[in-house]
Order: sequence, then structure tokens, then C-alpha cells
Amino acid sequence: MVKRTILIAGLGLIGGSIAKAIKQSNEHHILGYDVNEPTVQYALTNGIIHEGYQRFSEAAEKADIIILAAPISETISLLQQLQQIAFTKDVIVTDVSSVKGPVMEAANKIENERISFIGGHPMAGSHKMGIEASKAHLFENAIYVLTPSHRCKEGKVEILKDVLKHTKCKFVVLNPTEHDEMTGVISHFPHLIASSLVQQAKKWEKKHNYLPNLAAGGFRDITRIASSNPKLWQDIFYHNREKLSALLSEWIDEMKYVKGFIDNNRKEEMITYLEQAKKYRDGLPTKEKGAIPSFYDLYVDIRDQPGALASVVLLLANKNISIKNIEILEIREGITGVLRLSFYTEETQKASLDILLHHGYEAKIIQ
Ligand SMILES: NC(=O)c1ccc[n+]([C@@H]2O[C@H](COP(=O)([O-])OP(=O)(O)OC[C@H]3O[C@@H](n4cnc5c(N)ncnc54)[C@H](O)[C@@H]3O)[C@@H](O)[C@H]2O)c1
Ligand SMILES: O=C(O)C(=O)C[C@]1(C(=O)O)C=C[C@@H](O)C=C1
Repeated sequence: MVKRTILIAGLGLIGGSIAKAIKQSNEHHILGYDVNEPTVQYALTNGIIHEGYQRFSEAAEKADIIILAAPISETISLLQQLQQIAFTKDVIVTDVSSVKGPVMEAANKIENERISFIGGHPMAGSHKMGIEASKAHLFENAIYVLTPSHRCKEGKVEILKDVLKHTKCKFVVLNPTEHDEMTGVISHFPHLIASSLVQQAKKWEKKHNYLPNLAAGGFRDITRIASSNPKLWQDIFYHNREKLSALLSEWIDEMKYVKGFIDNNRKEEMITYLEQAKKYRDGLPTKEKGAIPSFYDLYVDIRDQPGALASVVLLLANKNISIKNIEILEIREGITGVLRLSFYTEETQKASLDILLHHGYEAKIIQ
């Protein structure tokens, strides 16, 4: 075990989560820097970092590994600042940006011999932002993409992996272009669609002001990510604009094709379209958190009465079962609602199903 000094620049959701995961291991010394001084204070007070800094260069000079976890435009600017530092030892620099092309372009221009840059992107996150939302286990079983730059010295990727292994992620090396195309399809474009669905509902609310009350499980599931940080996503869309623009054109054509089924009641073609989508969606990897995070979910019907939620939680707590997340779906006053309980393992998911069925609850696992 080699104890290294790791600087995390940008202590938000992602930087804070990486800091927590690495600090838990007690293996390394963690420095933190953020433009927002209260964030650094929060990280220190809550034991997320060992030392806090207000000047980036001062912290960078002390580090063996620098993790840039700020928004993409800021990450590129921090990278350019590193170029000017006269490091007295070799340093590995990585980032966490959701788009890799522009960051790698900036990294490949670096002429500082001491810097080995390896692009990084943990494929997990949340619609929440800031250090308060950070979690040590955010990246557990998630895919962590690495994109080494032209000037990355031998052995450095292995050192970086050794430090990041505390996030419990799974590494994959991709080139920036394939990364940006795939994340465009699987992450960035879906985000745009989620926001557009919400915009559509907002327009229709002018006609039917009761409409938001009908927003049940389906609408909420498909639009959760529309609640994310708008500035962060504008930055992502901007940096992956070419891929997004192409996907948007493809989507518009596809929707015209679908409109043909609907307008002309081409029933069989519509069913085939839906069947193919269902088959592909059902076949996505479900045992791991990946590009599409999956949890071990259990759905429980409950009535909206005082104590209904507490009773379910208590039943499971009595059997020492930890619940990862609880969400109440489509519950309205006096009417049956649905609880979605997420578990860490398939075993606890199944055990919870048995317990709840045994106590007369209507519960099910939907694959
Ligand atoms: N949110 C996600 O789901 C997610 C997932 C994977 C990767 N990412 C990437 O992670 C990066 C950070 O996103 P986040 O969700 O943690 O955002 P966040 O808003 O939670 O945190 C960003 C942090 O960076 C700080 N910051 C801004 N400019 C800075 C600068 N110049 N120097 C130092 N700190 C600065 C902010 O004060 C804030 O604390 C982005 O590049 C994003 O593309 C996000
Ligand atoms: O779970 C979410 O809220 C996310 O949006 C996470 C998500 C994703 O699209 O899966 C978003 C952006 C990141 O770059 C990586 C992961």
C-alpha cells in the first residue's frame, strides 16, 4: 500500500462522493479545493477531506494525484492552470467530466512533462447537486470510463485505478469519440427528452389545471432527471453539441415515422415497434449499476393512512434489512399508493418480498 496525496478540485456531488469513498479506506491523504469557500468548510467539518485549500495552485503542488471534479468548462480552465505549475515530481491528473472530447483536446495540448493526464467519467450520478448530496457508495458497481491522453506515462493508469478502486466501480478504457457518442445516446439525449416532456406537460397545464395531479409513476420515472442542475446540463449539452444535434435529427425522423403508425392506425407496425423496444429494455443489464443504474426494487401497495410507511419500514428493520431508497409513487389522499423500496442486494429484495407477503401486503418485484 502506497500512501498518496490526492487533491480533489470541485467538491460537489461527484467530487464529494469520490473524496468520501477514498477517505473511508484510510489509505490516502485527501486535499480539497473548491471555488466556493463554504463547501471547503463543509468538507472539513464533516471529515470528507483532511485539508482544505483556497488556492488551487498551492494544493496542486502538494498532490500526487489531482482529480478535477468541477463543471466541464471549469475543468478545462483548471487543466490549463496546471500547465503553468512547476511540479517537482510526476503528477497524475484526471477529471470526471460527462463529455470527454473537449477535455481530452485540452489535455493533449499540455506540454508540462510532469503531468500524465487520464480522462475519467464515473457513469453514475444523481439529479441532486452539491456536497450535501454526495455519498461514499455512489459509484459502487458503476462503470468508470478512462480515456488516457497521448502523453500518459507507463504505469500511471494502474496507479489511478488503484486509488479509484475505493469507489468500487468497474473500469473500462474507451476513446473520447466513442465515449461521447455512447453517452450522447444513453445519457445526454434522454436528459433532453425528459426536459421536453416536462415542458409539454407545463404547456398543457394551461388548458387542464388538474393535469399535474395525474402525473403518476410513468411520468415521474421518465422525467426524474429533468430535476437535475440546469447549469451543469447546459454545459454537458454544449460540449457534446455535435453528437446531440445529430441525435435530435435522427429522433425527429423517428417520431415522424411513429406518427405514421398513429395517424393511419398501422396497428401491427406499432405493436412491433413497442415489442422491439420492450425486448431491448428488458434485456439491459440488471444485476449491475451501469450506464443505466439498476437497483433491486420491490413495489408495495399501501393505503395513505398514518403510519402506513412506518409499518413497512419497521417490519424490514426488525429483520435487520437495510433499505437503499424509498419512493412513494402515485399516492393520493385516501387512495392506494405504491411504495418503491430499493435494496442493495437481490437477497434482501427477495427476503423483504417474503416478509411483506407474509404480513398480508400486496408486494411484487417487477423485472
Ligand atoms: N451529476 C452527475 O450525475 C454527474 C455524473 C458523472 C459525472 N458528472 C460530472 O461531474 C462534474 C461535477 O458535477 P457535479 O454533479 O458534482 O456538480 P456539483 O454542482 O454538485 O459540483 C460542482 C462543484 O464544483 C465547484 N466548482 C465550480 N467551479 C469550480 C472551479 N473553477 N474550481 C473548483 N471548484 C469549482 C462548485 O462550487 C461545486 O462544489 C461535471 O463535470 C459533470 O459533468 C456529473
Ligand atoms: O442518475 C442520474 O440522475 C444521472 O443523470 C446520472 C448520469 C446518467 O445519465 O446516467 C448523468 C450524467 C453523468 O455523466 C453520468 C450519469
